[in-house]
Amino acid sequence: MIYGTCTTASKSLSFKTLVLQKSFNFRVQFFSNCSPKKLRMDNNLNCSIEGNKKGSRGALVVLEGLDRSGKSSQCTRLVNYLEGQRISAELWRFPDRNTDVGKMISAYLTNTSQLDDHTIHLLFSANRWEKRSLMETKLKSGTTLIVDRYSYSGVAFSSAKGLDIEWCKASEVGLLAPDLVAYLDISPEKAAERGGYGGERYEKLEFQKKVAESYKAIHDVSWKFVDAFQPIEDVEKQLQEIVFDCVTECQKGKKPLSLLWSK
Ligand SMILES: Nc1ncnc2c1ncn2[C@@H]1O[C@H](COP(=O)(O)OP(=O)(O)O)[C@@H](O)[C@H]1O
Ligand SMILES: Cc1cn([C@H]2C[C@H](O)[C@@H](COP(=O)(O)OP(=O)(O)O)O2)c(=O)[nH]c1=O
Repeated sequence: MIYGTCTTASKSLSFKTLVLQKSFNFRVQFFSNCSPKKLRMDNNLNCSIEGNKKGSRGALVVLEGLDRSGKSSQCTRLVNYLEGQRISAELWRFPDRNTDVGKMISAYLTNTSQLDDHTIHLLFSANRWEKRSLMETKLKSGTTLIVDRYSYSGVAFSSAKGLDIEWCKASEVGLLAPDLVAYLDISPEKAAERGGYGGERYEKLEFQKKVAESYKAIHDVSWKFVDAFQPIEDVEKQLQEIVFDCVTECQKGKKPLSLLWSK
C-alpha cells in the first residue's frame, strides 16, 4: 500500500488531471471541497480518498428481476468489485430470512405455511422496516449497500397476485429510496431454463410472466435495465460501471437520502 496526501481538492479540478492522471495514468476518485485527505492506492493503482467528507455517504443500490435472473450472482460480484476499489460495501438481501419475520416468510415461500396474500405482503414490508434504521446508519457511515431485491419485489410480486398496486405501495412509503435500481432483464422462459428453478412457491413460469408485467408497470425512467441473458461477465462489467458512477455521486455528499414512492 502506498500513501500520498491530497492537498488541492478544494477548488474544483485538477489534482487528478494535472498530477495523477497525466503523470501516472491511473484513475483517482476526485472530490471537490474536501479538506486534505490521504490517498490510498492498491497494487492495481486503484486509488481512493480515505475518510468521509461532510455529507458523504454510501449508496443504496438495488438489484431487481425475476427469479433466476442472476441477482444473487451479480450482487456478490459487485461487492467484491467495490471492495477491490477500496469502497466499503455490504451485501444485503430481502427477504432477510434470519429474523423472526423472515422465518415466517421463509416458511410461506417453502410452502410449509399458508398465509393470506395481504398478510404475506405486509410481512415482506415489515421485514424491510425492521432493517430500515440499520440501513440508514450504514449508509450515513459511508457503507454502500448492494441489495438483492427490495420494495419493488414486494409490489411486483403481490400485485401479480391481483392485489391493488397502490395498496401494495402503501406499506412501503417511508422506507429509504434507492440511489440506483438495476433491473436484470430476462424473459420468464429463459430464466426458467436456469438451474434450481421450481423449488419455491413463486418459481412457476405462468406466475413469473405476471411478475414481469408488474415490473413493467412499476418501473420508472431512473431504472437501469441490463440485459441479463448476456454472459455473466458482460452483465458484471455493465453493472460495475453504473454502480461505480452511483457510488461516486453519493460520495460527493450532495445527494441526501430520500424516501420511497415520494418521486
Ligand atoms: N448471465 C448468466 N448466464 C448464465 N447463467 C447465469 C447468469 N447469471 C446467473 N446464472 C446462473 O443462473 C442461476 C441463477 O442465478 P442467481 O444469481 O442465483 O439468480 P437469482 O438470484 O436472480 O435467483 C445460477 O445457476 C447462476 O449460476
Ligand atoms: C423481497 C420480496 C421477495 N418476494 C419473493 C420473490 C422471490 O420469489 C421470493 C424469494 O426471494 P429470493 O430469495 O430473492 O429468491 P430468488 O433468489 O429466487 O430470486 O420472494 C416477494 O414476493 N416480496 C418481496 O417483498
